[in-house]
Amino acid sequence: MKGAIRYSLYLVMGSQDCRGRDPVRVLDQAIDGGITLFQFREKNSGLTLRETVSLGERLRSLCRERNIPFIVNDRADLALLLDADGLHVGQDDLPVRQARRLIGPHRLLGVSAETVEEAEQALREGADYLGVGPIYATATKPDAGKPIGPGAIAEIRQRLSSPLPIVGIGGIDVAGVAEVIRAGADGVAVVSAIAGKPDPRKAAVELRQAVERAAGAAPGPAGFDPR
Ligand SMILES: Cc1ncc(COP(=O)(O)OP(=O)(O)O)c(N)n1
Ligand SMILES: Cc1nc(C(=O)O)sc1CCOP(=O)(O)O
Ligand SMILES: [Mg+2]
Repeated sequence: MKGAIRYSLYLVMGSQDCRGRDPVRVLDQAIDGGITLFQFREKNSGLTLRETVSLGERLRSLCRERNIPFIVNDRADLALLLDADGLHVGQDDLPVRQARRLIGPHRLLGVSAETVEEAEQALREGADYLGVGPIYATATKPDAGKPIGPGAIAEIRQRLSSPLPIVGIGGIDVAGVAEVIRAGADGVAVVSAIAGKPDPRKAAVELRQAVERAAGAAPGPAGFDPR
């Protein structure tokens, strides 16, 4: 599984991000639009843990049907229960080594990093990819720090002692994609730029095109096949 991961367009989402719509429907549309990876991030939504498990099961089974890797945010117990493809932890979550011990060697482990030092430690302790942010200002995560800009990606990319996939996150929309990819990211992770839009499929198509174009691989909108 790990080798097959495509980081181009990573949707991070929970029910709190979907403007009252069914998250399963929003995810289905986003998959139609070309997302390549999904993270279930249920935060301050008011769902009970039981409801979270139940929503997670529905999202997980859609990802399985559509062949999209399914990552769980923060909780190793939920990741294991849902037989997720991976777990994402931040600097205040389960320590990376312990998270790795819990999920085993085969599931993907994503780690948030803002600095080269955090990235280097994540690498040492078993991370498979880095989420670097907040790149731009974001209203989605009130406890995110000040924007660190695409330059932080370039610095981590250049100084990390061995290469790891990097996704930029935080305030990224179509207009911000090119800078993030050109700074050296393998992809962009977004919440509101897809889940908050009236047409999540169209939003995903436009983001995916922007990523491919910036990476120099776009066949152009007319011939673009998001899957
Ligand atoms: C891909 C990706 N990158 C970063 C984060 C942020 O994780 P964290 O700092 O633990 O914050 P929360 O998401 O838990 O609020 C992420 N979730 N995904
Ligand atoms: C979940 C998350 N993590 C961040 C980080 O900086 O680590 S910023 C963020 C929220 C991203 O939402 P949006 O795409 O709507 O700005
Ligand atoms: Mg976290």
